[in-house]
Order: sequence, then structure tokens, then C-alpha cells
Amino acid sequence: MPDTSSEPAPVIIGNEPGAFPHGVLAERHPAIIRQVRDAFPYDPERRRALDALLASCADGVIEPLPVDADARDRRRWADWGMDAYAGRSWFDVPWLWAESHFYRRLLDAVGYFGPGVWEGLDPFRPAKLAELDAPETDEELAALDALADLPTDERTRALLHGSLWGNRADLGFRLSDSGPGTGTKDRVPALVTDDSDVLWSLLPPAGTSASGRSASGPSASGPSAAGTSATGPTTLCLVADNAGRELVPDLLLVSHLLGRGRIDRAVLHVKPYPYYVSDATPADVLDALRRLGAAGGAAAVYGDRLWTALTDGRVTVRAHPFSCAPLPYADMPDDLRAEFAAATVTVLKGDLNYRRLVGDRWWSPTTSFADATAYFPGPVAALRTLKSDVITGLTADTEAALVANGEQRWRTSGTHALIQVRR
Ligand SMILES: O=P(O)(O)OC[C@H]1O[C@](O)(CO)[C@@H](O)[C@@H]1O
Repeated sequence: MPDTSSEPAPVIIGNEPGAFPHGVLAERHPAIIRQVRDAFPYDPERRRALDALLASCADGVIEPLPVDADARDRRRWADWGMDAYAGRSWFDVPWLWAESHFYRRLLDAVGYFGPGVWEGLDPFRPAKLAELDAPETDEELAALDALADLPTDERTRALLHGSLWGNRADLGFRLSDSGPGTGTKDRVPALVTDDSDVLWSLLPPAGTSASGRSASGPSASGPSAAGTSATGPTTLCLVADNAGRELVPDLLLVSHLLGRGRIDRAVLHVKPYPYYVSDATPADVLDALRRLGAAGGAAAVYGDRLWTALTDGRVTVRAHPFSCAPLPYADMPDDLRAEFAAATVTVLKGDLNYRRLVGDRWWSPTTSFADATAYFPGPVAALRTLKSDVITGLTADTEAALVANGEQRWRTSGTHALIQVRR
């Protein structure tokens, strides 16, 4: 039985040495700064700013945004809690807030917000392009050709799993529930919960009816689309996570769902600016799309379908400021809430989105996913590999088996994944 306790669990803070969140702040952030420092021939001013951020990560405090920051951005950060956290240690504020704000400061340091020659230049772009151009990406895209021989349902499932495990940058088009597995001694399937049947019941193939389909679709105001049902177009909101080898299978999945008539439209939510190293921005969507075209074969067919859908408006790309907010989705603004409310289902990809969806808290693992997401304005699904401590929706048996495995890092190592859906 899921735990339906209504008491919110404690918010995760990064102040416990040895714990995963502390390691991210104390070790990972400095490593990211060093990586960025080497990525471009930044001038002395930029290098000094990066060094200052490095020092601040170790023992500094969160500072207010610079006085020359864009006024709208300053207002946003004020709304997002800047006044409450300025002057406090990175280690003593909510971990989600500290991490998110780190990327904002990193972009300041490299001059991303300008003015100047570095304005708008993604400091993570070299790493993103290297991943997109890696031979593994060629192999994964070539593997798509073999999918054509599979029955449609199996292909649909393989593409869903490609998108899911792509969150580990592992585009394997896996055909079995067990995913990549964690070794023969592992007693727990890699997929710790799998609600994919519920997801497919929300997005049935063209010509069949969805009992749970949202009746509040944007049929009245939006353009008509082929295959539109009596309840309005079936719209998928896909809240993307990483660029490169995660975004590629995300795009393949969207293209496949369009091609099979399971959706009429898709809205792809990406980040307005570089974030958490590899998070997808609009420029990354274009790079991934070009990559599909250049691969030829089945990949190019998927890419062409998506290209056409972008040009005729069936697929749109959104980069809402709240996508980079240091807050849970429970605090989303009204315009975003209305968008998600109008979708047939919103699928959130990845670990960070999961943390923001259920709240970055020390939930008991058996806390009901439906309860934790009850505030969300429409049907919602999470496709996530486990890369941080937050977890909900496990059965007591699964939790016990994971713990009994003796492998303490099941929460953070990306060896396990979940598909959770609340209709
Ligand atoms: O790309 P994803 O799946 O959102 O994962 C990013 C993850 O990186 C971490 O911030 C660690 O740095 C995770 O805790 C976080 O959720």
C-alpha cells in the first residue's frame, strides 16, 4: 500500500558531509568550473570571475545578483527566493535552490548574459557536440533501421525505453523491461516501477478512444490537425532534460507518436539557457534534428517527420523561464499551469525534473506518487533514471529488495529507472 501521509517530508539540504548532495556542491561544482575554464580561451576578466565562483563554492556565501543584471531576471530571482537566501552558505539552503543558482552564477562568470563577445555562448557546447558526434551516437541511430521490422507495439515500447534510458545517455532501444541491468546478483529489475500501460491508455493509437483523455484540450483555439479526436487534439507536453544522446531518443519518440497517430501535437519544453551542464536548449534541439537528418536511413525519416511538424506548427518548442527556476513545479506560474492543464499528458524527463515534480524532499520511498503529484494540473508521467536521493511510489517489497541488495547507491547511480504515471 502506498504511504498516503500528507505531512511533507524534510527538504533536502546539502550540508551533510559524505552525503550525495554535499558531494555535488563541494566536488562536482568546482569540477564543472574547471571544465568550463578549459573549454574556451576566456579572457582574464572571465577567468577571474570563474576563480571567484570557485572560491565561493568552497566557503563563500550566495551573493545577490549583480546590479547590472537584466531587470526582469532580477525580479524573477527575487520571486524565487533570492532575498531569503542571499548571504547564506551554499550548503545551508535547499539543495535544489543552491544547485540551480550555481548555474546562473556560472553563466554570469563566463559573460553569457553580456554584453560582450561571450554573450549567448553556451559554455557546455563543446561537450554537447562531442557527445552528439560520438561514434556511439552513430551506432544507436543505425540501430533504428532494425526497429522497422518489429511489430508496431514493440517499436513503440523500444522507443519509450530508448527515451527513458537515454536519461543515462544510454540510447539502447532496449526491448526488455529489465533495461541495462545492474549485474547478475541484482534481485531488483532495473525498472523499479513501470506504469507504461497507463501512459499508453492516455495516448491510444489513432482511431481508438482514450478513456482518460483530457477533455480540456486546446481544440477551441488551436488549429485543426488530422486525426483530431472529438475531445480535441491529443497533445503531449514533453519536458525535456539533457541534450545529445537523451534528446535524440526523445525526438524519435515524439516523431514516432506523431507518425502512429497517438498524438496530434507536441510541445517540447527545453531550458532558456544552459543549465545543469547538458540540459537541452533550443539550439540543442536544432543540433539534434540536424544530426538525425545527417544520419540517413530510418533516423532521417524520423527527423524529416519532426521537421515538417515543426514547420506546420504541430510541434512547438518552448523555453519558459520557470524551466530554470530553483523551485518545485508545485510553485509553477499560472501560464505554465494552464499549458500543462491543456495537455493530454505531460511527460517529464530525467532526475532533476523528477525532483521538481514531487518536491526535492526526503520522502519515504513508499509515498504515493499520485499524492505527491496531486497538485499537477493534468495527467503527468515521469521517465527517469535514479540519480539523486528523491524517490516515491515504490512498493514496500521493491524498497526492501533494493536495500537488501546491499548496493547503497541504487538511489543515485543511474542503474535503476522508473516510469510513473498519474492520470
Ligand atoms: O540530467 P538529470 O537526469 O536531470 O540529472 C541531473 C542530476 O544531476 C544532479 O544534480 C547531480 O549533480 C542530480 O542530482 C540531478 O538531479
